[in-house]
Amino acid sequence: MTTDVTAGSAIELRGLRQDEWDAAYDHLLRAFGGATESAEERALWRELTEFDRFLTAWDGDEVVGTAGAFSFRMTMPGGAAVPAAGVTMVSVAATHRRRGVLTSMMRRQLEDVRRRGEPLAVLMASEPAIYGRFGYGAAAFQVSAEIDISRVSLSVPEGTDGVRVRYAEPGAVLDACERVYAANVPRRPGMLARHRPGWERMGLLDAESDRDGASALQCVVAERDGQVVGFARFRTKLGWGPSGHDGTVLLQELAGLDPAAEAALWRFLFGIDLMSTLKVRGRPVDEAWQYQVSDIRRCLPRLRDQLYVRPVEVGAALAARTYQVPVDVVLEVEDSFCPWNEGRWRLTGDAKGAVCERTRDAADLALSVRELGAACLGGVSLAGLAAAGRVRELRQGALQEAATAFGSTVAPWAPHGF
Ligand SMILES: CC(=O)SCCNC(=O)CCNC(=O)[C@H](O)C(C)(C)COP(=O)(O)OP(=O)(O)OC[C@H]1O[C@@H](n2cnc3c(N)ncnc32)[C@H](O)[C@@H]1OP(=O)(O)O
Repeated sequence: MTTDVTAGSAIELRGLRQDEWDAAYDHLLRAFGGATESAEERALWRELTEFDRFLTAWDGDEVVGTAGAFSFRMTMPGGAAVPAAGVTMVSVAATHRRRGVLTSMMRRQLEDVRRRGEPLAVLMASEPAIYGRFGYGAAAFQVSAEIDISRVSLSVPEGTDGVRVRYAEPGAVLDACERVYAANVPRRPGMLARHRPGWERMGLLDAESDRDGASALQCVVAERDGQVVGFARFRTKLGWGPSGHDGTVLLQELAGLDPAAEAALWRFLFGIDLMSTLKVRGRPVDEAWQYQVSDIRRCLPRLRDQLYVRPVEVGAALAARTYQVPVDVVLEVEDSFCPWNEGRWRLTGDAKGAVCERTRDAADLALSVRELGAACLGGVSLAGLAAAGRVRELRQGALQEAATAFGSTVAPWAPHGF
């Protein structure tokens, strides 16, 4: 237990005991603007909580701050699954804000992540302005859309007709859906392995209070030769306008083992009778449906920041991925929040693997750890960051070399919130 003195009061930072969980969670919900959730969801978050890495801030006997972490394994470019702390449930009481409580918790948490040997910390931010100062860079983006399925058609790839789509009770096909999920984990940077029980049930939560007039959760599976090769979970909301039906399909989750399996599911969603809009949230920016629609403008796509990445050990983080083309660059890294990362690192790598070690050689590129976090999943270009003035090229040609090597043919994306 340590006491961190912030302006005006002594705030104690410590772990969370099991019997304190409800108080901490109530505080968290209030800090998030009085959010409510079902008893089932609350119980699931409790089950998923890793108490030995849930940090709380106390003012006397009052919880005034929380910051948890999940022990994830996240896919890097090249397919390796790397330990990553999934930072979660971050909050400070409105009565104690802007006194440095979050800063103290972030510092303590990153030291703990380092001690555990996790090269990366990742999070989804409630507001983009919060985490850059702690070295988190926006590494993955997501697309949401409202597709006018009464006007937009979908052209599907060869093989789609060989996939059968059938309704299933969501719980009854959970294991088959999880196998599809697991098979997709190594295929995309940012994917999170579900190696701890509980996460798979997050997709089945279906409290009536959360439906907002929509149907109960529905599920279809895509099958080929009797094997489940994909699934979609969604709701429907019936509506009637002056010219007739005006229903909405609300997609929650969709995954398939191959392009035909996914196309069969999208074609199904586009074709449900009495529905005129398909709303999708948080999809990968390079997902195939965007190139299969007849009119992308009538899909109203919107881009948003999704996964923030913080290299906690720069050397281990950059060595945990592969590079599209051979690369040999010296990076001058600025990291005032985690000073053990500061200084020069030589990165040598190619499509098979990489080494990243300290060096005294002259630097080729200079950047802060936040930019490194943004670029390390291959979805944000070092060249784009340089154009924004956030990466400096110190050796001519180094930017082109590094930016090409850092890219990824598959856009990074995290499959679920946490
Ligand atoms: C992964 C997740 O869980 S994301 C969820 C984050 N939580 C929420 O959004 C819940 C509502 N908000 C809160 O609980 C709090 O306002 C927090 C946690 C965002 C910030 O906590 P605080 O203790 O006030 O932060 P702290 O005092 O350490 O601020 C550190 C710096 O960040 C800045 N900052 C803090 N919050 C914000 C914000 N929302 N937007 C912009 N800047 C911010 C502060 O101004 C301060 O800047 P300075 O160092 O230049 O003075």
